Amino acid sequence: MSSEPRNPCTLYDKIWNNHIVLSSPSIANDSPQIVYVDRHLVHEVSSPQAFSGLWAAKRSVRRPDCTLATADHNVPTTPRADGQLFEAEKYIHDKASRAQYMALEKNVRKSGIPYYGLKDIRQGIVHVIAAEQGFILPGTVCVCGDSHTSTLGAFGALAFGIGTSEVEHVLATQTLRLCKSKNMRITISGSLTPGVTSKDLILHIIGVIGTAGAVGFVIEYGGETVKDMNMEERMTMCNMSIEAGARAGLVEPDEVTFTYLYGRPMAPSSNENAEDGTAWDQAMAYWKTLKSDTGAIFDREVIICAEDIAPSVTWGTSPEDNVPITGQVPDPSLIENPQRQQAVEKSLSYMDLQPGTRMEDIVINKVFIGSCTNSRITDLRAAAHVLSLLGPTAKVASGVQAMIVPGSGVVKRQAEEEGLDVLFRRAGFDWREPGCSMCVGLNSDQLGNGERCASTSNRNFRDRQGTGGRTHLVSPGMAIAAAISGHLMDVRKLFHAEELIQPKKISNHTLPSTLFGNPEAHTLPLIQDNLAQTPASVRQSRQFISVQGVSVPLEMENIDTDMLIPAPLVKGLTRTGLASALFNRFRSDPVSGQDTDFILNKIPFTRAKIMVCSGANFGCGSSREHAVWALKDFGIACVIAPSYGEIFFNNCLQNGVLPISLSQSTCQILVEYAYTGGFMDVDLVKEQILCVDTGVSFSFRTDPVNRQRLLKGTDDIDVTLEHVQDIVEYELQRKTKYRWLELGFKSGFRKTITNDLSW
Ligand SMILES: CC(C)[C@H](C(=O)O)[C@@H](O)C(=O)O
Ligand code: SF4
Repeated sequence: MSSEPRNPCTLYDKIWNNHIVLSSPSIANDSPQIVYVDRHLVHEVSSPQAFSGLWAAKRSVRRPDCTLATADHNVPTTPRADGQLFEAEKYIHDKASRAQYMALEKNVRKSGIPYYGLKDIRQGIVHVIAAEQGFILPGTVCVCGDSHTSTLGAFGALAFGIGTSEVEHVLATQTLRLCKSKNMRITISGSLTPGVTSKDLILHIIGVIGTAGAVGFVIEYGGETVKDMNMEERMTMCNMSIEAGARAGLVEPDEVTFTYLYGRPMAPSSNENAEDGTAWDQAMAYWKTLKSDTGAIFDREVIICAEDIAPSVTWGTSPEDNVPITGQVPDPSLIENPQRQQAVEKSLSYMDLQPGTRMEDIVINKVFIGSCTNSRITDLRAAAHVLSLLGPTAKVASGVQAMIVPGSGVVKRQAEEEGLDVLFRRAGFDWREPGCSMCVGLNSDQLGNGERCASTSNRNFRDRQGTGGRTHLVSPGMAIAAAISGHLMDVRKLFHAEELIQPKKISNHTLPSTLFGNPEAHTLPLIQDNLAQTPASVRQSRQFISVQGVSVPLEMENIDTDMLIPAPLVKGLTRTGLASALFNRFRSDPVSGQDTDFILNKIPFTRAKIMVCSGANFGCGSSREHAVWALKDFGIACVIAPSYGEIFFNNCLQNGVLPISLSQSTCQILVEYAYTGGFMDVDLVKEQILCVDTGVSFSFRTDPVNRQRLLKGTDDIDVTLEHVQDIVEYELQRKTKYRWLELGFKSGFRKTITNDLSW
C-alpha cells in the first residue's frame, strides 16, 4: 500500500507491494520486509505453543477481528448426532487430541478470536471453511500455521503456510517478516478431457517440475484450462502448490471468483449503502485491477497442455512419483541418476511394488475421499456422479473399507440435502463428520501397517496415513472406481466419455444462505482467567554462534517433515520433550516397538549435533515446527543439505537451528566424512565448516539479515514491535483505502457473543 508498484507487475508483485508496512522499506530485494497480514486462520495443532509464547510474554492478539479459528486435525469423524457427544470431554477420547482441542477453546476465549468448534455447523477443515464463509478475499495476504493454506490462492490472494513461531508473530503484530519470492507462471492450455480433473492436472504438474520444482517461487496458474475451472477446481490445484515446493500458488480473480464470493457471510456486503457505494462495489473496483500486467516478467515459465493429461495416480512416497493410470510402476534400474535411483528403490520397497506392474493391477484395501484437496461439495458431487453412473447395485468391493469425510459441516449438510449421502451409504461407504481425518491420521482414522489406500488427499509420504500405510493419490472419481473394483482403475473405462462430463458445474454460491448457519458468526465468551502461565523457558533460545561435534549423515532426498516427526507425535502443547519423536518411525520398529539399526540409533550418532544430508529438499511438506523442535531436542543445532522446504527453513531460523545450503557434491563429501564419526566445527561468525579430523574446511554463505538474527538470537516479535507506529499507520491507511476489508467483520462477525449454535 505504501509503495506504488512499478509497471509491468505480476499479480504477486502487486499484492506484495500493497502489503509492505514500512514507509521506507529495505531496498535490497532479498531482505526481509514487514508484510501486513489481512487474514489469519488458526487451528488446534499449530497454535498452542504460539499462544503460550504470547501469554508468557504478556502480549495480546492484535487483530482478533481478522482471525478465524477452527478445530479440524484432531477431531473424531464418528457421528455427532447424540447431543451430549458435542461435549469435547466425551466425544474426543484421545487425551492428547482433547488437550489440544481444549487449549484452542481456552485460547480463543482469552483472545476473543471468532471460532467454529464442534457444536457449529461451520466447523471444518480450515482451508475449506475460509473459502466457504468468504473469509478469504482477492488481493489479501492470508496465512495459517498450515502448509496447505496455498489452497486459498485460488481467490487471487497471497495465501501461504507458516510455522508456529510465525503464528505467534502474526498474533502479536498482524505482520510477518518475509523475503520476496520469485515469480513462476504455469500456463495450461486447452481443455481437460472427460474423466480428467484438476487433481490429475496438479499431480501431472508436480510430476513435470518435481517436488522441489517451485522452491523459492510463487506460482501464478493461468491459461484457458484455469479460466474454465470453477473455484473448487482452482482450490484443488492451488492446494498442492506446496507439494511442488512453492511458497504459494495463485489464480487471477475473475467473474468465477466474484460470483463465488457474492453473498458469502464474511464477504463484503452489497447491502450497506454508503455515499461512495457499497462495500461490495468498492471491493470489486479493486479486485478488477488484480491481474498480471502485459509484459510482466516471470522468472520461470512452464507450459502444460491439458489434452496430454490422463487421470494421474502415485506409485511412490512423494507426490512427484506419479504416472497416468494407464502406466506402470517404474523400473529403478533404468534411472541414470544414482540418487534418484536409490530413492525410487526405497519408495518401491516401502510401497511393496514391483517394477513394471500395471497401475491398474494394484489391489487396495481402503479408500479415503476427503481432505482439503478434495472434500468440497463439487468433489462429493463428482464422486456421486461416477457412483450413480454405475447404477444402484454398485457396491464397495468386498474386503475394501471406504470412507467419505466432507470438508465442513456446511458441505456435509449440503451433500445430505442433495441425497449424496444416501447414494454413498447404499454403496457401502462410511459417511463421516467433517475434519482432516485419514489425510493425516491424527484421529483414529488411519491405515494399518501394510494397508494400501486410494486417497483423494495430497501427501503420499511414508507413514502419512498411519504407520506402515501405503497411499496412492487419486481424484474423487478415481477413488470411487477403486472402491468399487477393489483395485486402482481408470475411471474412463467404466463409461462413455460423454457420460463422464458432469451435467453442470455448480459452486456453492447457489445454496440458500441458511446453509451457512447463522450469518452472524460468533465468538466464545471472553474469559479473563489466568491460563496456566507458561514459564518464559518455553521460548527456546534463538541463538546460534557455532557448534562442534559429531555429524550424522543421511543419503535421502525429499526428507519431509512427516519423516522428521510423524503426525501422531505433534499433539503436544509444548515445544519440548520431542527428542525421541525425531525420525521416530525409522528409529523404532512399527510392529515390535524395538529400536532399529537406523543411523540415529547408532553410536556415535546418538550424540550428533549436526545433520548432513546429500539429498535435496530437506524438510519439505508440512509446516509443523515440531520437526525443528525435535531436531533441537535431540541435540542437532545445524543442518547441512543442498536445499530446503521453505517453511522448514524459516522454522529453523526461529529456533536457533542453522540451516546451511551447499552444493550436492559438497554435501556428499561431508556425508562421507560424517560416516567416519569425525568431529565437525560449524562456525557462523567465520561462515566456515571445519572437518576437524582431516583439517579440510568449507565456506558457506548465509543471508546477512538471517546471520545477524541467529548470532544475536533476536526475537523477531520484539524487532517488529519497534515499528508498531508504522503498523498503526498502515492499518489506518488500510481502513480508508480498503474499507471493505473491515466491513464484513463489523457487520457480521463481532455482534453476537454466544456459543449455542447447534446443528
Ligand atoms: C499439522 C499441520 C501443521 C500440517 C501442515 O502444515 O501441513 C498438516 O496440515 C499436514 O497436512 O501435515
Ligand atoms: S493436508 Fe490434510 S491434514 Fe493438512 S490441512 Fe489438509 S486435510 Fe488437514
